[in-house]
Amino acid sequence: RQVMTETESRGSYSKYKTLEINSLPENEIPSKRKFLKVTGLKVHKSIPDSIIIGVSKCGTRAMLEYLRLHPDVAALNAEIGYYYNDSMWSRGQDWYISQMPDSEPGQITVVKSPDCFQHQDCADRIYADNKKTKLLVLLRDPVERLVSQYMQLRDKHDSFPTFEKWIMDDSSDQVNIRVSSVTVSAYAVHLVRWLNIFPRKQLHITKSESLRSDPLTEMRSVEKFLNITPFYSDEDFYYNASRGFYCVRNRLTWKTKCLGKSKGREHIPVKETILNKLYAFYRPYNEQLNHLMDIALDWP
Ligand SMILES: Nc1ncnc2c1ncn2[C@@H]1O[C@H](COP(=O)(O)OS(=O)(=O)O)[C@@H](OP(=O)(O)O)[C@H]1O
Repeated sequence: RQVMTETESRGSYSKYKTLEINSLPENEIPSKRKFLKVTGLKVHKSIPDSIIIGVSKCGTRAMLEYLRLHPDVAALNAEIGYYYNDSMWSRGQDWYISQMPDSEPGQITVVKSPDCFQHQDCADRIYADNKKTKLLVLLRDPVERLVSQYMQLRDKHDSFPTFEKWIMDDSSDQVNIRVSSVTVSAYAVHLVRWLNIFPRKQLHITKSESLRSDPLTEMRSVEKFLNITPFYSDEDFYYNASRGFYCVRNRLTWKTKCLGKSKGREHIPVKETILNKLYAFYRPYNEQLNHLMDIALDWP
């Protein structure tokens, strides 16, 4: 298998000559670290150039995995709540930078911190650290997102209430806005805060549904926004029918990877009356979102 040539992939591996991976024993497939050693490129750590700020349960892990394929990206796998967790924030910027992955000259540093989206302090703090930060935002049908969050919470906590009990206010029979997960899906409320601090051109919106159905188109749009080398091709993604998602294939090692079982949980069926109430609740926020971001979102 000839998997990579200089012209196919500019960026971090650009000094690589064509590799005949089949001719190498498995343990000789070059890791990035070995590659750096060989080429003598200097690595460094830096404050993120781009942050996936949310929204949780909207495909943020999938986007990070897709970004990790890109040779111009150094992506942090772990999620660090530095910008919204006060005790982490108090450790200071040097500590945060020390947590970042090594990046080579020409690479950008990308992290994912999906709970930032709804936290008051995040936008201010990110701006204070790096006012040029490019913000990646994924948005999903608000009700689907809420159900996804419910499935996760129910998995984590014993005797979690039923969905209906969780999101409905018993006394008023209205959607319970005291449940924070309910308000997270009112995206416009939070985006207004981000737009008070960051210029619109520093925010890139991806519809989760589109990332799921057509990762190539969406990731090409993301690489353009990040101003990195055009890289993605249909070789990088393949549809895994049993998972029901696109998984990734590394062009250098030819290894494939799908996300773990905690992504793509089966959703519980929700009663139509409850669904109608939820969609009615989110509709004004969705309309506000369309105006605010000048994008067409076709949720019910
Ligand atoms: N390629 C691929 N593989 C697996 N899952 C995918 C993919 N693309 C999008 N998704 C959707 O991502 C949803 C989880 O979102 P997040 O990764 O943002 O969740 S988290 O906030 O980090 O917990 C997860 O939501 P649920 O299906 O509700 O579990 C998936 O629908």
